[in-house]
Amino acid sequence: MSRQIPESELILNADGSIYHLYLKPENLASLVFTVGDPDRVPMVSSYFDQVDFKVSKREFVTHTGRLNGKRVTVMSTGMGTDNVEILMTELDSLVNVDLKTHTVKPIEKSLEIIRLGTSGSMQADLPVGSLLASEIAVGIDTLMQFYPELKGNQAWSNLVKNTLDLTFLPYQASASVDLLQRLPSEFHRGVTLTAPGFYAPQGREIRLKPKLDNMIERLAELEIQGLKMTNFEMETAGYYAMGQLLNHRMLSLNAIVANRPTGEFDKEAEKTVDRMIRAALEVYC
Ligand SMILES: O=P(O)(O)O[C@H]1O[C@H](CO)[C@@H](O)[C@H]1O
Ligand SMILES: O=c1cc[nH]c(=O)[nH]1
Repeated sequence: MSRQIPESELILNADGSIYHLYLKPENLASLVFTVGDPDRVPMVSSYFDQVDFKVSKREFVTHTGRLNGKRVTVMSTGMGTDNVEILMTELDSLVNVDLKTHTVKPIEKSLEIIRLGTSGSMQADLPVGSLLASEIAVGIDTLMQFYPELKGNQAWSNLVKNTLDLTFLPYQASASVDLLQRLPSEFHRGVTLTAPGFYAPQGREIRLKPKLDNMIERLAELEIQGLKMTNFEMETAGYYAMGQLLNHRMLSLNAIVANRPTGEFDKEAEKTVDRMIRAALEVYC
């Protein structure tokens, strides 16, 4: 008999739904698209043939329906890997924990989880309006200091630690090869830096000067086995790391809306995001 998880750890609402997401197992499809912005959820589900279920709690807005006969969920997470940790743990609990007995189910189920997010390019020749799949992601937040060590190559983590002179080791994890391979050539592939903030942690200066000088230039010239670091955002490494530990298949797609070396912001960012959404639905649904 597996461990009985205390009510204060696996928390359920009065209607039996899981604490933050407000979902019951039957409300979730095994193909899940995630977005940061709650307003992006109806943009995605407007392409579904039907929407059967909607719920919203804090930044977590969920729509589940069908497209081309396939059941599909889209949900928002808000920003940052702290929200991703909640999302991934609660999604995993919905499929791999018996919510009545509070015990882990004997047969593990794997979800397909695909992020549809915005991102800033570190490379002058990766222009705004581009679409990019994160092949590898490196997290410079501290989430993974609290989970079991990630197996596999950590060469990027070590390189980023030394380049930025960080006092802790970042973490590195990868996309599902199967999900990545299905993408059309329109999608660039890249190495994504997941930052614990939008401004100084991505080298931006408004009134406060970032502690790290020339962060973008230093990161943009890094290269391992012919791959360069390509873009900044705030969730992907958290998704890939939690997905690796919990055995879910993960992919993060990025609409490049800012080019940091050239200082440009995409004047048609919404159209770029819409192009990414339509491309992803066509490939995975
Ligand atoms: O557009 P989303 O999916 O929110 O993703 C990116 O945009 C937000 C910052 O503006 C961060 O969440 C970052 O990861
Ligand atoms: O530059 C950017 C653009 C979108 N999201 C980010 O996190 N950074």
